Order: sequence, then C-alpha cells, then structure tokens
Amino acid sequence: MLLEVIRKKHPLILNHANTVTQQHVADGISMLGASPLMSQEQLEIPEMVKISQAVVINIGTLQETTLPELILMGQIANQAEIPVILDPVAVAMPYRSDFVKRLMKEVKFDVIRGNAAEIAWFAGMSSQGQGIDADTRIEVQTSIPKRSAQLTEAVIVQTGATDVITDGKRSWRVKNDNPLLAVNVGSGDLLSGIIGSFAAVTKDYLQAGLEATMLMGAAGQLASAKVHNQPGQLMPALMDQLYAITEKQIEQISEVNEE
Ligand SMILES: Nc1ncnc2c1ncn2[C@@H]1O[C@H](COP(=O)(O)OP(=O)(O)O)[C@@H](O)[C@H]1O
Ligand SMILES: Cc1ncsc1CCOP(=O)(O)O
Ligand SMILES: [Mg+2]
Repeated sequence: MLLEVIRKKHPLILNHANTVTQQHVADGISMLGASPLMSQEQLEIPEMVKISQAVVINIGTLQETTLPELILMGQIANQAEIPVILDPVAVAMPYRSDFVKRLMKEVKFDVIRGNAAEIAWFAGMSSQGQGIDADTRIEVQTSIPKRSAQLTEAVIVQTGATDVITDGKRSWRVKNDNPLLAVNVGSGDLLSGIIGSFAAVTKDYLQAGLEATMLMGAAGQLASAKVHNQPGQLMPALMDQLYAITEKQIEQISEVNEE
C-alpha cells in the first residue's frame, strides 16, 4: 500500500482550500505524513506548483476573482504532469456550475472527490442535494459515478455511507457508514487532501483514490470508537488515527468490494 511511501517521501501537497475547513485539511495531510501548503495568491502560483507533488482545488469558498489563479494552478500542474484533484463543493448550484464549466475548459482534473449530489452533476444529472450535502436517494447507484468518470476522464471518488471509487471502467465500493464523519463539516475536504497525498506518490490515481478512501473509513471508525460516538470530539481523534494508523489496520477494518 502507498501509505508507507507517503510517510517516507513526505510529498508536498499544494491546496487552494476553502476558508471554512482549511485547518483540518492542513492538519490531516501533515498527520498522515505528507506536507501541506495553502495558497491563494496568483503571483506565487508558478513557484508553488513547481515544488509540489500534487495540487488540490477546493471550490468551497470560491470567488470570481480566484478563477484565473485556479486556471493557472491547474494548467501549470497539467504541464508538469502533477496530479490535480478537484473538490467541487455544491457544484450543482447555478453560479458554481458555470464556474466549474469555465475551469474545466482550461484544466484537466485527474481525480474528482465529492458527495453523491456533487458527483451526479458531472453525469449531467440535476440532483436534489442542498448546498454542501448529498442527495441520499442517488448515493447507492454505481452507474452515476461511472458516467461522471467517463464524461470527465477523471477518477471519481463519490463519498457517502458507501464510497464509490471508479475510472468509468473498474469500480470499487467501500462500506463506510459513519455518522460522525458525515456530520463533521470538512471531513470530505480532508479526504480530498488525503487523496492528493496518495496521488502524489503514484500514477495509478484509481489506486490512490481507493487507498485514501479505505484509510479515511478505517481511521474514522477507530476514532469514533475512541470518542464513544461524540461527534464534537471526532476531529482530534481522527487526526491521532491519521498519524498512527497502520496499513495492517486499514486492511483489517476496510470492507471493500470490486463491482
Ligand atoms: N453516512 C454517511 N454519509 C456521508 N458521508 C459519510 C457517511 N459515513 C461516512 N461518511 C464519510 O464522511 C466523509 C464526508 O463525506 P461527504 O459528506 O459525502 O462529503 P462532503 O463532506 O464533501 O459533503 C467521507 O469520508 C465519507 O466517506
Ligand atoms: C460549509 C461550507 N461552506 C462552504 S465550504 C464549506 C465546508 C464544506 O465541507 P464539506 O464539503 O467537507 O462538507
Ligand atoms: Mg464537500
């Protein structure tokens, strides 16, 4: 598994993060063994991408003025063959739909990580998900994330009670129903940063998405048990698990099925 490679190589993960959860994202990437760097300044993007091994773009608190910075970040990463991960927070909202369409005209994304409502948008479906939360009625279908992967040519990680990881051809389901993760705002953003950390050490982005999702699920379960299912205590416990979890624990705990 790639976790020990991350802990040996300490890849640098450049994030255009949202302003709500960026501390969780930075802490989680660091606890895992990678090295986070957050930036919003267009003038420094070329030198920042140059020292990075993966780029994660989160549109959670996007602004029209940041579009040129995000295009530059993605294009330089594409040219350097550095993986680019998109977290398309609430992409089904009209303004955000237009923003992401303009961004995707200029940038090739290698992995897209979102909840079921966000992923359904890339398959051309207008889902009922409200804001940042998913539409649980569409969560369990694998056909939708597969279609999203085919249309975007990106690996899709659709998260929910069951996570789906697919490149449009092969797909895996990771059973991960953890209400404490679901209710903790930022857990999805954190997973997108962790996917970036895995994609930084391999060119197999499907494997990177699968292993990152297994890790998050296993760490979430161990952390929830430690805090006796108290949601407000989860994040610190989750960070402890990201720091200490072993590949053996992940393999023992994860419930993974290839479709
Ligand atoms: N019942 C659940 N519903 C949603 N997410 C869940 C659930 N159980 C565990 N999770 C995990 O919570 C994290 C956040 O997922 P999700 O809420 O879908 O993304 P976002 O936070 O971007 O909306 C993911 O790692 C996901 O696997
Ligand atoms: C609440 C909120 N609003 C804009 S970004 C954000 C955080 C999103 O967190 P997540 O996508 O992990 O639920
Ligand atoms: Mg999200």
